[in-house]
Amino acid sequence: MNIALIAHDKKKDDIVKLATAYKDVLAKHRLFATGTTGGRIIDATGLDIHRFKSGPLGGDQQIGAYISDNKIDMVCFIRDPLTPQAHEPDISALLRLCDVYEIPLATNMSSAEMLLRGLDAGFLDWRNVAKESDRDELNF
Ligand SMILES: O=C(CO)COP(=O)(O)O
Repeated sequence: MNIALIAHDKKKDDIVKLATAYKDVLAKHRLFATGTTGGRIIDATGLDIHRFKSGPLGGDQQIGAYISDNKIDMVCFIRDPLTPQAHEPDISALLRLCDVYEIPLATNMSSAEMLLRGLDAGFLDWRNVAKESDRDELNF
């Protein structure tokens, strides 16, 4: 599965803790992240992560584009609900695309933990079917 990891600045320590605790689960998948979040997780865990631009510089939009291309299977976006973000429209667009494409989305630590456990238990395997039928339709 392709997993996107994102966290706002005040939640970076949290996502590093999450990635450290679930390193063995995450290591079985292809990982993507916004720039600063990805750097922090790589430094702490050594996981292999494709880093997009930083969120405020377009990283959320890049992940949104991947979602619309059916290239992301799950998003853990640990949001800071108490700090205004300059790029709020980009954040809303990303969350909206998760709903448009039925992509599992966690926006806080406890739901992220549940999604990661579900991922490891195979609850997301239906995404392979979704991707296969998409491939058939597009004649890949
Ligand atoms: O701003 C973000 C998400 O909206 C995260 O971006 P960074 O990981 O680059 O800090």
